[in-house]
Amino acid sequence: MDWAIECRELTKTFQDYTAVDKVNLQIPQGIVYGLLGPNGAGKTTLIRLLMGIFRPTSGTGAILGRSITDETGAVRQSVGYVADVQDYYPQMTAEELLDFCRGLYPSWDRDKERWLLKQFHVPMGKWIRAFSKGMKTMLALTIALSIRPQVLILDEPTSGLDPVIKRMFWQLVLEETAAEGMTVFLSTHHLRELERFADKVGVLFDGRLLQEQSIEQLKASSRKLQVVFPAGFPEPLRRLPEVLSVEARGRVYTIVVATRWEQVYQQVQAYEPLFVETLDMELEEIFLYWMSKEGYGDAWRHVG
Ligand SMILES: Nc1ncnc2c1ncn2[C@@H]1O[C@H](COP(=O)(O)OP(=O)(O)OP(=O)(O)O)[C@@H](O)[C@H]1O
Repeated sequence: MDWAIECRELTKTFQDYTAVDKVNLQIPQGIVYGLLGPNGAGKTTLIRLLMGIFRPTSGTGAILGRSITDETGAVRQSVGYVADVQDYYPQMTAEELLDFCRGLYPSWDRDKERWLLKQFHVPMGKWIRAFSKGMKTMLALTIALSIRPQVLILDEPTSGLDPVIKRMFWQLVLEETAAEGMTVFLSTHHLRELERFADKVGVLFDGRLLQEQSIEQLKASSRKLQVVFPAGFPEPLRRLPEVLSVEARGRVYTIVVATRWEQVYQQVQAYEPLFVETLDMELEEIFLYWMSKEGYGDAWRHVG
């Protein structure tokens, strides 16, 4: 079976700036994969490479076994795409745009289109330039799903959607994933959403894929340990590769462990602590710690 999305050493350089740096990805079919990363990390650039909008400087990529550089037409026929900015023909109405799209895609499903339009209340006769951001996203999603895609690529799809539509959006996407075996690849800053809906996450930082883990794995392997040691903090613990950070509040040390927390726990026990407690971490917290480890802001200090 082909990977839904596969990249090997995929790289994009703008003049002397490398926005996507030797990214390797192998995403199986039928999962929801969330791409995280701070502003400017290269998420949109990676998505544009996959969609054949940008040409890679080096490396290769394929969607369902089709090359993103040599078979761009075939890729676009089978991939639903919702871009970060919907710059559709502003002088068209939704009706005119959909009419145009029906002719472009042989796999277009008219019943699905009608059903989606009804769900989203897309105003058919209105100029697209008069659409709100959320309306444009809904129209884009209608188009993306009406082609009955095997892979759906979404660039920050839910920013600008109200909570009701956001919930409807996810319900729809997850139903399609379950019923049609569709694969979803999305970039987002909404970590709570990913935590609920994604199977796997990848973290892009400075164009590089830093981390890749299933949500389940991530939650099972990361913990915060709150410890009181009989003497001061044992410095060797701070240097363990699993330890993301150590904070002190009085005699209580909080050790943030990104992976294999049990191993750190065992090492902590060796110092015969007076007290030790383990706390679960949310994806948002884990992400902020990862970023702080990379020297990106000190946002994690503000986590409540
Ligand atoms: N066409 C371009 N020409 C030059 N530089 C570009 C171009 N497109 C993107 N970049 C640069 O590549 C880097 C990655 O940008 P990109 O839009 O991919 O980030 P992102 O992770 O999607 O960010 P955000 O979360 O803010 O949307 C940025 O430094 C950006 O300025």
